[in-house]
Amino acid sequence: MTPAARLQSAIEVLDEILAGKPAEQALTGWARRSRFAGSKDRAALRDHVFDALRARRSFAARGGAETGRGLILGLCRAQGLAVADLFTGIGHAPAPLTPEEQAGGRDPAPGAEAADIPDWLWPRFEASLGARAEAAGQVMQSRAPVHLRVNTARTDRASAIAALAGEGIVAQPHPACDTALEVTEGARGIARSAAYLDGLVELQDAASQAIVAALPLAPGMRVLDYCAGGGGKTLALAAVPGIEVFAHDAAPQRMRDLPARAARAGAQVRLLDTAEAARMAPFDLVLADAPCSGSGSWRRAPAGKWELSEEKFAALLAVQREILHCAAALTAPGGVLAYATCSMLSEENDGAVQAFLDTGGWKLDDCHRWDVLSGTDGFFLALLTRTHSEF
Ligand SMILES: C[S@@+](CC[C@H](N)C(=O)[O-])C[C@H]1O[C@@H](n2cnc3c(N)ncnc32)[C@H](O)[C@@H]1O
Repeated sequence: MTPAARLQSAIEVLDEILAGKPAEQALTGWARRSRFAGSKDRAALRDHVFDALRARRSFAARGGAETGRGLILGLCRAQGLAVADLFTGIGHAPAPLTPEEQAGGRDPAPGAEAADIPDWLWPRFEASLGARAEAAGQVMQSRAPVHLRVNTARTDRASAIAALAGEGIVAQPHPACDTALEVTEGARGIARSAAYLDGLVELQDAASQAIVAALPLAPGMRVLDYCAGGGGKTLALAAVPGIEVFAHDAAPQRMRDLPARAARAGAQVRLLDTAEAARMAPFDLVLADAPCSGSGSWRRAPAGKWELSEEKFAALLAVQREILHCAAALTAPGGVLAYATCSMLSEENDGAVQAFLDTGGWKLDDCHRWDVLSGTDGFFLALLTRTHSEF
């Protein structure tokens, strides 16, 4: 496919997404209908579509319309591409610009539009990030870096880098924590690489790894990952020597791949349902990696940014409170309750922790935060302990 034909396909896929189809479904549907397309075409199309979804507001401003065509025109203008050479109507290229399209489009307005944040959320985003808000929004207009976690139960960082290099994947240490690598070349080959298939490395954001590295773990501890989901943090926990790791999720089907992933990593993890978690309590450390807006990972999942509403946000705050109370009840006297989110929004972080502390009986020992300006996803971690010993 020509570069222009890929843009036209992106226009069509974006129109489906704007009409309500999930992005992955729209991309898979296109691939099925387009047997002529090669892997490079599919990858380029995916990049165009996700680039446009990350910067949907600012590209719509530049392109003059919030349609597939408007977004792709905005993308071309934002990236300084020669629009007249691409929108030719020749072959499968997008149709030439109309006079209105040529005259339309403008630079995005400073603030929410330039930062690609919904208007209702902008005051919260600014209140949370202060002077860094617009820059943080703009960082999230670009693709997230690819990070790997070195499975230290299987190898060390230098050996993992060498194994990846042997398969054409260039990676270097990331400063967020000792297990983290940033892939600088060959990222598309990771899932097929022996290093990945043999469990030497896992795909995981560096700050997500840093959360586990910041937990006060010691040999002999029984640790519960209360909101385990797909098990990214569970597996990082399971690589820590000498601790016993349990995984729980209110939606157990989310943990369905965890046993296979644990086997690949050579890790021991015991899955618990809610009744079993209560029976097996108390745990020395309970990690509550709560559902949240995902504002720290909108580069990876940009649809979440546009789907979030004030009502959904309020509902998330309520779930976070409930989870803190449930997880607290499973934490041993003298144990640690670790509350985490992949959000940079204060209400879900400091706000949720403060509301919990206000109920009494707990104190905040430590707090860590990572934002997208430091080269990772945005994350928050609070470490809490009881101020009294009854359980
Ligand atoms: C942020 S995700 C977890 C991500 C996971 N820890 C990781 O690192 O891959 C939050 C998870 O919390 C789960 N969840 C939602 N409500 C819950 C509840 N009341 N109790 C426990 N888990 C809950 C969701 O099903 C979801 O899998």
